[in-house]
Amino acid sequence: MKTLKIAIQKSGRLNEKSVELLKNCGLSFENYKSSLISPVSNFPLEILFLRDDDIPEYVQDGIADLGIVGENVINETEVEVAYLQKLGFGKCSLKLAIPNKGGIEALADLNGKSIATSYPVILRKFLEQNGVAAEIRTISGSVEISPGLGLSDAICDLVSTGGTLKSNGLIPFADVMHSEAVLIGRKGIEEDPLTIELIQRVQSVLRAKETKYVVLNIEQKNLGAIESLLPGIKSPTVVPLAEEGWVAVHTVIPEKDFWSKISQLKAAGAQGIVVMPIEKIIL
Ligand SMILES: Nc1ncnc2c1ncn2[C@@H]1O[C@H](COP(=O)(O)OP(=O)(O)OP(=O)(O)O)[C@@H](O)[C@H]1O
Ligand SMILES: O=P(O)(O)OC[C@H]1O[C@H](OP(=O)(O)OP(=O)(O)O)[C@H](O)[C@@H]1O
Ligand SMILES: [Mg+2]
Repeated sequence: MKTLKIAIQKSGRLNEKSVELLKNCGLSFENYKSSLISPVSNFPLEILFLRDDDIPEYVQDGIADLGIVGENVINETEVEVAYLQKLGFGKCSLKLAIPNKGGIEALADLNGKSIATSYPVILRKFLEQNGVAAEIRTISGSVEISPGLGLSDAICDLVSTGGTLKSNGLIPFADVMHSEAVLIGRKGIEEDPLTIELIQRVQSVLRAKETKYVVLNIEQKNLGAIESLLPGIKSPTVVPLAEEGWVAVHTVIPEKDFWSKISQLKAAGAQGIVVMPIEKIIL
């Protein structure tokens, strides 16, 4: 039987979440720090552990069939791959940032200035689109210290909490792109039955993460009022309780409006609300 290969980051910000996602998909594999390739024992798949920069090209060239990598790295490497699924982790933004007292107020003020970055391809395109002629200084890391060392007037680097910018006396100035981890595949792999199966598993895990399973008790006479608050997957499951005139309602609630929904349910007469995490939702 054919075996697929999926490339994930060996160590770094995406490693743990990528491993967790694959394990939650029911895939069983060893994750030793020393292993660069790990077979999955219960699915025809091998996991390659790589530097994230190499993943897009490995996938484009078919050395790996699938990969998990940040959109920032895909754009920087300018590869032709299929975007299969956004994964909801590794969220960050590529931003231009300037020293606190730099005298730079608008993008046009960057004309003739130097910008340090590890993302020269994305930055070049951004500057061209905005008609800015600045010098790009490509460095491979610790970009935030370059203005302080007199190496550049500004920087372009990834930001999530903004803590690294702040501790280096920099302020975010403009958004170049937003990024998150995505599942990519070599062109054409989206038709492959094993890939389709894997994407379905990934989607069922992601769906479950976005929702909570809720069980509550309600007086039968108030059921109509709360049913309109509960979209559920189809309609909520309603089970009679031993106490006359009362029912238990089982449903799912999206994580994003969880607390407001719970308040509305309580206001509509819900009692004994029990909330549980969901492992998978298969449609
Ligand atoms: N501060 C951040 N918050 C959230 N996600 C981030 C952050 N920084 C980077 N990322 C995302 O995680 C990816 C991996 O980041 P990491 O810093 O581990 O890369 P790296 O040092 O290039 O790793 P490698 O050794 O694999 O080359 C980035 O390409 C980006 O998509
Ligand atoms: O906004 P913050 O939450 O402070 O995150 C931003 C930092 O995170 C990334 O580096 P990382 O810590 O992954 O180290 P690296 O440069 O070695 O990749 C990025 O290059 C920034 O330096
Ligand atoms: Mg890297």
